[in-house]
Amino acid sequence: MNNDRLILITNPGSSSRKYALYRGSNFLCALHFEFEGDKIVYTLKKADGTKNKTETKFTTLNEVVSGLEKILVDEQYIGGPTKLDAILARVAAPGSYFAEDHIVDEECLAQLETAKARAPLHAPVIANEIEQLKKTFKETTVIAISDSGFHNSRPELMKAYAIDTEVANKYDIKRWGYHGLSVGSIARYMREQDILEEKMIVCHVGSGSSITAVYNGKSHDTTMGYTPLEGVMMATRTGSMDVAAALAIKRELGLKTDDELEKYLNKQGGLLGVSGQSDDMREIIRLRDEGDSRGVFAHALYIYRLQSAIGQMAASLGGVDALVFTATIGERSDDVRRRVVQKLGYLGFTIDEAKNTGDMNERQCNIAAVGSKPIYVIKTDESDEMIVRANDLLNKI
Ligand SMILES: Nc1ncnc2c1ncn2[C@@H]1O[C@H](COP(=O)(O)OP(=O)(O)O)[C@@H](O)[C@H]1O
Ligand SMILES: CC(=O)OP(=O)(O)O
Ligand SMILES: [Mg+2]
Repeated sequence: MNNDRLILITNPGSSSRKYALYRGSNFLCALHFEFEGDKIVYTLKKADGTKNKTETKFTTLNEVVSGLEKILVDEQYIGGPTKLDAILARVAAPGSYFAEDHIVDEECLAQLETAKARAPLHAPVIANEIEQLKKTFKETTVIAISDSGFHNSRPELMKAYAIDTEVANKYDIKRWGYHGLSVGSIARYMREQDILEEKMIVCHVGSGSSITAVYNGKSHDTTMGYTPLEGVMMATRTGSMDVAAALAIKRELGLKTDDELEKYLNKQGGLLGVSGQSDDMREIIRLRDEGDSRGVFAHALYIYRLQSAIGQMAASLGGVDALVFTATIGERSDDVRRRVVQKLGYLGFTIDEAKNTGDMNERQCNIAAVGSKPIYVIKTDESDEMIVRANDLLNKI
């Protein structure tokens, strides 16, 4: 890796905007924009590990990208209009094209345009990020890094729907899987730390959530499918449901188009739909503690879906040696970890409550009780994984 290159990373999520700046493979800083109540705040993480939180005047996450350059100048990471050497963008979109990484060119932009209708929560956001960043940092090469690529190692069985094989192949209707950069970063870190187990279940629990079975450091199976809608219950996504039930929603609510239905399932379901009040796990826990009946039910359903998916992945692997929690809820919420693991005694997992604290200073900790198989809480590092993955393409520009 050429260590002189200044590289900006954009990793838009369904409830956040995450950016990072690297000099070659050296981390300079990360910016994590998220809602706190109705305010958007950002946490700046510096290379020495220190963190600062700042309140912003942004009212929507889509505005953040246009204010990014000024924040990087104010925080003294760049000195004004800057020539970056590359921008890396995390792309979560279905299709074999997006199961690989690409230098963004006309074809890639056209593919993204098509993907907008297929993955309404992610593709339009990343398309907007790329468009805005190309305007701000003119003539910078953008590289689209696939969020599915890590899952290419899965056996064909785990990629397939039970549909006509010719249709599946002709139209690319497969279970692509997502959160590959996150789970890939966890597997690489565990290998480096010499704590990688043969059969692991990695629970990426954030605004979007998925459970991945990892066999010898490679993806073996995962709960997300053609789009990031399949699988467990999420902040605003329903997760898996019967297509006939989805079509009943379309009929009963008088939704006019398939697009409206897809948006409904992606944005009006999950914690938000079931509680009727909030998509934020912090708020759901508060509602549950107050005894709000829909809050109680939303929390219980969320936990049940995670427990079921962990059982499904254990079956897929034929056993499990270690459990990992990652992503914002997995890393920050001792409550969610406690409730999920409460039912996993049958797989050999018990939490040591004294170790299951909310705030982690280290990247990794093992919260398992004596006699339990390891239960790790590990901070995900999608940016670092993007830098590693982009190396070959970076050498071509
Ligand atoms: N301390 C906390 N406890 C529980 N949930 C939290 C906490 N802090 C943030 N969250 C939740 O984390 C979610 C964001 O997760 P994240 O993985 O960053 O999502 P994304 O990348 O999809 O934007 C939000 O839905 C928010 O409700
Ligand atoms: C793919 C996906 O669901 O991403 P996120 O969790 O960041 O929304
Ligand atoms: Mg995310």
